[in-house]
Amino acid sequence: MPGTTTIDIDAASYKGSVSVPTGLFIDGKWVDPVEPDTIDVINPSTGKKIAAVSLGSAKDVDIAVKAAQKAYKTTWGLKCPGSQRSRLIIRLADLMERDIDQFAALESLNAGKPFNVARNGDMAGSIKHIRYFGGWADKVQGKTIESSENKLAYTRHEPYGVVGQIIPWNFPMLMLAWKVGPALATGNCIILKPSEVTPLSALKFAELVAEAGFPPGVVNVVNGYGVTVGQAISEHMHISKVAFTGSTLVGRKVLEASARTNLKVVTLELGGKSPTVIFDDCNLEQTIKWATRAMYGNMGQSCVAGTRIFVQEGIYDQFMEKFTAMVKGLTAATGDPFLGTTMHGPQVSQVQFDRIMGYIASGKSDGATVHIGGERHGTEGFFIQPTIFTDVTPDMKIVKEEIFGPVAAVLKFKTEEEVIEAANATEYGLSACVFSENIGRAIRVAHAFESGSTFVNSAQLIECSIPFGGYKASGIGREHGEYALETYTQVKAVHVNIGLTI
Ligand SMILES: NC(=O)C1=CN([C@@H]2O[C@H](COP(=O)(O)OP(=O)(O)OC[C@H]3O[C@@H](n4cnc5c(N)ncnc54)[C@H](O)[C@@H]3O)[C@@H](O)[C@H]2O)C=CC1
Ligand code: BAL
Repeated sequence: MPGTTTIDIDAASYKGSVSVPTGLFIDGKWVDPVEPDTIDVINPSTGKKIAAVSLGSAKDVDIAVKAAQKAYKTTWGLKCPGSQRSRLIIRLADLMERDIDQFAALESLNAGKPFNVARNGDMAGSIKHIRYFGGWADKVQGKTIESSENKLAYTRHEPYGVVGQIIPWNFPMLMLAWKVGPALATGNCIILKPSEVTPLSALKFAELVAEAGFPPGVVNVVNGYGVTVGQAISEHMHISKVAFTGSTLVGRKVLEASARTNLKVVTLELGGKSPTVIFDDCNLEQTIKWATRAMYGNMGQSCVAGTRIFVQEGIYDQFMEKFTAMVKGLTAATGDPFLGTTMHGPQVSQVQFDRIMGYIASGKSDGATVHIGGERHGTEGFFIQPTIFTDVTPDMKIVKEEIFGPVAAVLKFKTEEEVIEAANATEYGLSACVFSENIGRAIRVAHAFESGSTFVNSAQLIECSIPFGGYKASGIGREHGEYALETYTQVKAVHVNIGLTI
């Protein structure tokens, strides 16, 4: 029998214990993996172990799929009215709200997020998302279609059945909510794999799924590595859809696995190298704040991070002076995520720390100038100084590749035409921001960006009702809003003969 681990936290922002189940959540029960194995969960602020939790394998995925299939046919899917699904989903959101501080504490401890950001950003957003999709559950409907007097034709938007969801470590609960909300609203059963780096909040969430009263098998959480559990989900013959958020490299593997097996529908939310374009006529005070948030939010571990900052020549010096001052402020507020004054925490893992420091080294050796930062912060944990590179050229790795850390590249430009071309000169197309008080120009540039989301005089204002997803190598499909419902349903056309004879 798997147990629970109790984590005691005595910190400035949170004092208390949080208990987290450590097993796999399958068919409404906590179980041990078929092949017993565990992984140590690490606190990125210290590099020390927080807890050990179960690691599943393909065999556990198989058992979970069978439980999900049974639930789909008997208690969920088309057997459960939308109004009942809605009631359960909204109850789940209420329970998350009740436990918001515990969840925020887990996100701070395991993912290194400043506690206030975890609570008022990640968790508030996750709860809102689940509640929003609870509201959709009884409003998913098809259409009647005019054909002829002899025929009644209509569509039904039916769930896929069993769906897989593979989520990353940068926003453990938010990415879970983005996927679980629409899947449940549309009547699908779920096999969810959290990131093996940050599984704690997903395990806590599973506890609330049971408490809310969801039938067994509707939500299953199988923690494990990508190459075992993730791959088993991607290849499974009885999983009809997979939603994935993570690297473009692994996104391709998920798509390939679908092509090799049952042609399951795949939606992908992948990497980015987003431009922030700042014109001479911007509101500089506001622009600096948005650009800083877009770049360094979540320690740069965000797929929409505005990592390529294009500044028009007339305002460049002024921008650099004020931007540098903001980044110095962030550096001074780097440290323990549980301190109320902390704005910048550690990177999530040793692997990510090493990857980012490798990019910083490549920027230096390619001849870019470290304007500020560029080093480790402190002596323990995985902290990196907020960093600005100048004197960069488009061919440098730090300008071309997703770094997923607090490393900005600032580039100077002259004309609108030139900057549009440079902003779009990337394989990615997730997000883009433009700052100008000339609204005609701002909208023209926003339309010219090859990007799934564009922001005018703002950044990263992602909302549960507004579609989110990528152009080009940043992904396939859309999450959020009514668009997300489409990716969790398949359309059946029903033709009813009301008078045609042959
Ligand atoms: N779009 C986004 O929000 C994210 C992008 N990334 C990007 O990916 C880079 C690498 O980070 P990683 O943690 O290595 O990302 P990753 O793509 O390996 O991990 C994301 C998820 O995919 C799973 N996974 C790994 N290999 C898999 C496979 N073969 N089949 C199925 N699932 C698999 C992981 O276990 C995790 O749950 C980051 O530096 C960043 O550039 C990472 C996390 C989130
Ligand atoms: N992956 C979606 C949210 C983000 O990384 O910013």
